[in-house]
Amino acid sequence: MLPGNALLEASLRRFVVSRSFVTSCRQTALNGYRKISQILHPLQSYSKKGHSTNGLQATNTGFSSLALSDAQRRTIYALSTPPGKAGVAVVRISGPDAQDVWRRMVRLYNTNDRGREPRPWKMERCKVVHPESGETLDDGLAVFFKAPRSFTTEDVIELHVHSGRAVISSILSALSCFSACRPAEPGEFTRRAFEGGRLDLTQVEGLKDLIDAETETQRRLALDAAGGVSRARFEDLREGIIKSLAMVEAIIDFSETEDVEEGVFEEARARVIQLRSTIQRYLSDSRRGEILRSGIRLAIFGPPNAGKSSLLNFLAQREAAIVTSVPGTTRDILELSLDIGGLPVIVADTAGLRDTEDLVESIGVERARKMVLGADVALCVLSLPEALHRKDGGERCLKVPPMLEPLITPSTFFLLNKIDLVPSPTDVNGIEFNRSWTVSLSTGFGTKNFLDGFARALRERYDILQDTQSEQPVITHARHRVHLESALRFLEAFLSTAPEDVVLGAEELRYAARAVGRISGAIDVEDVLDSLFREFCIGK
Ligand SMILES: Nc1nc2c(ncn2[C@@H]2O[C@H](COP(=O)(O)OP(=O)(O)OP(=O)(O)O)[C@@H](O)[C@H]2O)c(=O)[nH]1
Ligand SMILES: [K+]
Ligand SMILES: [Mg+2]
Repeated sequence: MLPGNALLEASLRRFVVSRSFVTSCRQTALNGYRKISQILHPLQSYSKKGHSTNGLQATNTGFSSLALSDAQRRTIYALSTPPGKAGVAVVRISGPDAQDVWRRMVRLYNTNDRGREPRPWKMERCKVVHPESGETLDDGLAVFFKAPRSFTTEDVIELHVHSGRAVISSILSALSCFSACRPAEPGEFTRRAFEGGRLDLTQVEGLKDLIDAETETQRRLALDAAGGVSRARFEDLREGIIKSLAMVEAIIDFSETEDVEEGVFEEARARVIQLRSTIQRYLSDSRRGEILRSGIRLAIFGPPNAGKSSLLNFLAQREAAIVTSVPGTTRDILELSLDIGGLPVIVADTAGLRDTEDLVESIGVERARKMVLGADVALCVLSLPEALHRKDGGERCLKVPPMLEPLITPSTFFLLNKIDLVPSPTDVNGIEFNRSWTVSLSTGFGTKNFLDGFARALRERYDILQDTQSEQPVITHARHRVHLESALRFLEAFLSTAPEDVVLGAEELRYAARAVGRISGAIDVEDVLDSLFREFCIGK
């Protein structure tokens, strides 16, 4: 906010505080309010000037919100596949001069076809030639995507050539001969797709997550986001808020001169109450979307020598951690990103928990404790037969060392290791419960059962994509949560304003719509409002 904003806001509040004053000077107040709110929201007036065609506008999301001038909007080109030796490389060219590149660099195989315009969305066999010398650079395929039905919404050409260092560099240097073309900046094709309204920010994020996806669940979550599932959810929300805003604006603008239907304010309130509960539902997702995207953080903990590092190695299927018979072998935290049953899990092996005089080990113990407290999932490894305890009645139960007790919660999982050391397997009968498994990591006994059961338990907790009961998480990035929380605050503020303070109430809704809009990059409330307003039924 500008330094003077607090002052302006205070004077705005004083301006509208008296109902009678507002009534007598409604029009003046409204004009004043409109002027003030324009000063308060430089973004709003800015975004009206933005060049984008569908109201989408970049904000604080990594994209610069400055629109490119036409002079800057040149044709761009880049290698779109990883550099290096491979069968195929794709060079992408996007912008107003893409067709000129085709004319001068693509020579179709069929001589009858020479000189004709490219057929859009059709792969064509061709030679790629130098635009000046006419020398053949490679033999390949070319495809022309006609604007706006292309990734960037501009004319796009893809040259599919052989992926070799010399081939690629000869093509890129040939492209540099076009004065209208320049190399693309990182992410610029996607940026143009966003600016052209082809993708919103959640789709851009989804696309990036899809490229980064390492597990099945991540792939599906990202594919949905890239395909516009999140976009639609957030857009619905934003439109709902803007509809309520339109109602409140109608009260401000027309109640003096025309009949505004009875109960319009009440209806707006009712809608906002619904929207509030939708946002609350989205927010109470136990952060599943974010956790799935970044990986479930699993902490393996337990007393020394229980077999924690042996477990990490078993999960990783390699000797990642040092395993010895010396208690206190692991000191620092060792983390690995693994795929457990299709879920992304960041597994942390930690130091065995015990009181120790050793300075280094005690630091490790402290780190272990913090890791367990901060993890999404905690798995406690105990070794048999020590972990067994006979109750007075002779019944067997689990014994957890006192030092571990503060870290155990109702959702802690248990792995009872070293069953091979239990003389009679019947000794462990009855000590397993639904969050514990009995194994021997040395002999492999029970490990498959454990892995299946543990993966199932994780899926039950996190993989809502398989679970038709619960809703798929809408929030996959921390910034979604931040903007939704802020929208929720503005909706609350609207609900607590009195019906007389419609001007302030409208302002809260405007803020709320803008907060949700920041998620997708669509912050221009006014455009949508104008079109809604035209349809809005005023009077009887
Ligand atoms: N008999 C038997 N020994 C095991 C089993 N699993 C692990 N061990 C042994 O137990 C010892 C300790 O294993 P680690 O994996 O280093 O245990 P840890 O919990 O990581 O120990 P710290 O890092 O020292 O806390 C090693 O000698 C392992 O070979 C098992 O199922 N049965
Ligand atoms: K050990
Ligand atoms: Mg260890």
